[in-house]
Amino acid sequence: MPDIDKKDRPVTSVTDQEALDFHAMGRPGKLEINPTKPMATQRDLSLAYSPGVAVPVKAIAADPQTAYDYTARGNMVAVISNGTAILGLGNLGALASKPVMEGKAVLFKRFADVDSIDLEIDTENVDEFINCVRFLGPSFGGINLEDIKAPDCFVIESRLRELMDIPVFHDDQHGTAIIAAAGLINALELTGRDLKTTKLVCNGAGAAAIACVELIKAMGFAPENVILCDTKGVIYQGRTEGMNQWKSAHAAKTDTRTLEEAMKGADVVFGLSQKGAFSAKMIRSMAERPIIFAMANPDPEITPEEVARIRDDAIMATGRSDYPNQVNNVLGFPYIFRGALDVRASTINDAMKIAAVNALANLAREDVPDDVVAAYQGNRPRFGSQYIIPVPFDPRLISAIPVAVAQAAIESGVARKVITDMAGYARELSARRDPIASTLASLYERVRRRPKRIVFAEAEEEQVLRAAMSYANQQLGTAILLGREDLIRATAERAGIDLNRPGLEIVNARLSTRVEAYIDYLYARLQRHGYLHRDAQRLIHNDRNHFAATMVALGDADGMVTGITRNYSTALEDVRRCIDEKPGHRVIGVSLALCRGRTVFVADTAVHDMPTAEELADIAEEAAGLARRMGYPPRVAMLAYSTFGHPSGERSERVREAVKILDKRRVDFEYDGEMAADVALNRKVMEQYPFCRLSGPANVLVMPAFHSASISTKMLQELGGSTVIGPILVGLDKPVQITSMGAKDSDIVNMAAIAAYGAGS
Ligand SMILES: NC(=O)C1=CN([C@@H]2O[C@H](COP(=O)(O)OP(=O)(O)OC[C@H]3O[C@@H](n4cnc5c(N)ncnc54)[C@H](OP(=O)(O)O)[C@@H]3O)[C@@H](O)[C@H]2O)C=CC1
Ligand SMILES: CC(=O)C(=O)O
Ligand SMILES: [Mg+2]
Repeated sequence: MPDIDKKDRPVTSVTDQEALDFHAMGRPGKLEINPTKPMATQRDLSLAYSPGVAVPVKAIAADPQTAYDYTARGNMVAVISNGTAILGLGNLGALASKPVMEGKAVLFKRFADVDSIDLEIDTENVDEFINCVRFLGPSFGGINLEDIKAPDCFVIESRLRELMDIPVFHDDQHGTAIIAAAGLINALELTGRDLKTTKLVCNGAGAAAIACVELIKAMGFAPENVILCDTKGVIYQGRTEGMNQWKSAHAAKTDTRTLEEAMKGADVVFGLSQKGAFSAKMIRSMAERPIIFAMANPDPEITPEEVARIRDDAIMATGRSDYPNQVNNVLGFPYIFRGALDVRASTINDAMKIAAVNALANLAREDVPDDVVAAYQGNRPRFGSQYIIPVPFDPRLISAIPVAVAQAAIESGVARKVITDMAGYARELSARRDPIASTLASLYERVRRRPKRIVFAEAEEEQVLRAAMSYANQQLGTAILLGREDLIRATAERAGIDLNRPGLEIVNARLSTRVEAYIDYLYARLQRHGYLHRDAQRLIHNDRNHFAATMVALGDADGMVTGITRNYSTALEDVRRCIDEKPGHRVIGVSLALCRGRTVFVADTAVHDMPTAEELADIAEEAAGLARRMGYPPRVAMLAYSTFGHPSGERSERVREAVKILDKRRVDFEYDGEMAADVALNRKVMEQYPFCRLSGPANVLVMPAFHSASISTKMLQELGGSTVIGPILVGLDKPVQITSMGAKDSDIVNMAAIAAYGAGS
């Protein structure tokens, strides 16, 4: 019997409180709207608003297609619901559906750079709902209907498809069907089955189930081999109870009446019904090498562990991200709309859906290239029973699926814009993705596989406690809370944090049995630097950073995170009294700036004030090393205010010298300089220097001095809308990370995970 190893078991990754805090943090909710044009001057106003705006108005009135050129319509999708079937939670109303709809909107942006807005319509009346949506066409390039109960969803979608000339797509129907069909094609291939003769039972006859059955029949499944069941059992020809026209269309000619009878000898079973609907007996009765997709959310019809106890020849998929083979519509809707929008499709037709199915199925059969391995937690999955479908963070999805969808739209005559250079289009699509989320996800996953003990040195602070709890909840390891126990408990109580859970450990420096060993260690290190024994005593007794760093130095913890109550350089000095740099390395700080789908590593943002040429070369090596470890092939630009000698100056001279040092060291990454930031980051500007050795825009920026590094990253954050992670400390002999003062709990968890990763995950 196969083992479901630890990684395959579900983890409870967040608590209810964390989920509420996440949604309430900063600006409530998950979305905001940003202008794409400057609104700074009188001229901007005259262009964007009156009188300039009248010109595109007239152009659109004369030719409606120009709305795609002059407005945001072409990249804008509305996520629309009335909240009558929110996930598996039932009819909780329009307002309660808003978090899910905002979530879908941000997934559109995150995965496919589609701008999206949620619209919750407060009616259960089908005609009212249709009337509300049908007039919104001018605002959007597409409509994604979500979480509307069956059978209303069928009526709503088909009427809106007739009434509107933009794609209207009910995600719970077709998104689910596309992903399930892709997984099924691969499972059939792996088990050597022909779809024309395969027997499939689908439990559930609602939105998702009906769409799945329709799609697989369109792909070639024989109608007589497909049996649909609902709460009343098999949907057979002649049944009258609990029927509707959509169920009737799939009523089977069969003598079976119960799910149990139907599943006997079945090759495939789809669960789109409810938790626990499949029994061990049913699974045991299926054909050899059965294909079981238990897709009910959040809990499947049967779990992979239960199936593994019953038989060892099944291919198993669920709708969840914490088991292998996740069949979930997030793999579809962002990319399907991306392709449809890019050719200004009037609809999403069957040809486009089948193209998406095949693109997704084919992707799982391809070798996973090096730059994609990060999305698979550093493993290179092989097409097989545990890998029939790519994961949502697979960066290849953004180019593979939209290209196939757009091509199918063109060929089936629903595209209003033709793309001729599909290879160029695929390259543009790849540039749209933001790789950092997959990088962080993979980093977290690696830590989860080898959990680490991380000291949270400022555990009396509320956001540190929240971060520690999240660290433990995400099964990243043990969070050691350093501080006075009574104060930690008081803070926890005030904040409503429950400390009585596994994965949290309180250490009170004053009561620790390790105090003497720590003092001896510190005294031995500092005695020739002007410190007396009692100074070491005082530092260990009274200072959390020294205590925590010594814990790490002596192996009582794997890593440490600090920084919210003390400024960066002071915290770093504290740590360096206890921990040396790694032999042959230099301690530097690297910040990750993430902006509009680009990730750049900026160094040194923490340690060297005015680096020498030699130090700049070291910084380049350390930063390139970090970029590579995080999955980015480094392209290092040695920055200055000048480019390749013009204008000249002392600082630029030093940067040029650093490049020569790197030449001598024969380092194994791309680098060049000195160059200005626009040359480094803008392909067109770089092309003016055809001799430049970088193969593309730089992703590692070595700053000429600390002040420029610090100023530029802070400006990126404040003015450029970038997310900045770090500075991440590299080059220390033990993993320590220092947050900025007042950092949020989510930043602290990231830094703790980065420390844990540095401890050898
Ligand atoms: N993995 C994924 O990406 C997705 C998964 N789903 C999951 O699919 C399920 C159904 O969703 P959806 O189609 O939108 O919901 P609907 O409400 O439209 O349909 C639910 C269907 O399931 C049937 N059903 C419920 N309980 C049972 C049972 N114990 N045995 C047999 N049939 C049952 C209902 O039967 P009756 O008609 O008799 O009431 C109905 O036909 C949910 O669990 C949902 O989480 C949905 C979308 C995406
Ligand atoms: C995944 C999804 O869309 C749902 O469960 O409704
Ligand atoms: Mg849904």
